[in-house]
Amino acid sequence: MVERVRVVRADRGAVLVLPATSAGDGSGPDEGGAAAERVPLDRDGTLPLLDARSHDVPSVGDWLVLADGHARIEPRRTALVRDSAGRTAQTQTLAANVDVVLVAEHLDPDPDLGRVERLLTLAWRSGATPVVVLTKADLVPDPDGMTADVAAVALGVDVHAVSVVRDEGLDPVRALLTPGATLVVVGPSGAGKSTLVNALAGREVMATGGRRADGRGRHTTTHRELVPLSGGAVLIDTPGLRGIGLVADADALATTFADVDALVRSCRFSDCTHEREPGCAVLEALALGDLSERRYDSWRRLEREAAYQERRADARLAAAERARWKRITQDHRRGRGPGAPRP
Ligand SMILES: Nc1nc2c(ncn2[C@@H]2O[C@H](COP(=O)(O)OP(=O)(O)OP(=O)(O)O)[C@@H](O)[C@H]2O)c(=O)[nH]1
Ligand SMILES: [Zn+2]
Repeated sequence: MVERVRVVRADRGAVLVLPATSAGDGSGPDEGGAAAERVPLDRDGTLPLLDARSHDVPSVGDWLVLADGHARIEPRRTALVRDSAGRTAQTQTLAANVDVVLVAEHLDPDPDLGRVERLLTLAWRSGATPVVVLTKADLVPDPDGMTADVAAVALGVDVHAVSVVRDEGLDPVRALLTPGATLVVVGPSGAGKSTLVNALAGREVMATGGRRADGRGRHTTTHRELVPLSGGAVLIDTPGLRGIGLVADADALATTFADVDALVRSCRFSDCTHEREPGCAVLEALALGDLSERRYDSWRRLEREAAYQERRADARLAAAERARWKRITQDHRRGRGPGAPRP
């Protein structure tokens, strides 16, 4: 028998899965109360039933196919990936098979434009469509002006200001919850992600933080969790992302910084470093005030980070390749490898 299930939560020791019909595949009416099933994981975090050669670790949003005592992770359509801090650790998949990444940022305290740019790059890289949601609009006198400021750095991205306490501005976000759609909410701790998820779900599904004087939350959410909604969409709430590592991707950077990318293309030298060259269109735009110092710095920082991450990924790849050859050579000596001498 073949069963298709979706990962609701992936803890260290187990994954919680839901059958397809209640996990937002849009294929059936939502029964709302379908119980999640717990599948324990092996010590290395892999599914015990999984094809032994596969070392994929299931992530929230993954589709698993369970058939004849085997579990297989379906290829991910999209994946929100972060660079894990450790030197040896690989990248970490935050959410799989996501259609829309809601980048949540608070209006009070002031939104951090650099963080929005960073999360947008992460979102573009995932393959999903980013949408910015500016929360706590009720706490500021001019939410529209602030929204315009954020929209100016979120090129080609819809930006919505919302107030959950006043139930204002949520309709365009609700419109994204189409049957079968998967949305993930990312943003800093205290941005109001869980509050937003509860408002969109129409019920208290995630615990939210108490108010603090500085407007920040207290890291209330501690795990990622997929929440099936009654309309057939699913929402994934994530804990506040702190110092989120960018995963290198020049395309995603060029999309987030489409304005800078257009300038780069018209620099006189194709290998322009945009630091001192004559005919550098980026420096010219800076001098004319067409490009702000802030955005220029933000772009440079993310570029450097992406380049560093890419080099590190290459080093990991090279190490993995060396390890593979070492194994093959050892197997060969033990007479197990292909082409090994007959005993
Ligand atoms: N005034 C106002 N407060 C809000 C709004 N949305 C959220 N808050 C408050 O902001 C605080 C943080 O909200 P949470 O939803 O817990 O934030 P979070 O982003 O999930 O935080 P973590 O779980 O730590 O990542 C809570 O006290 C909320 O009540 C809003 O629209 N207006
Ligand atoms: Zn240049």
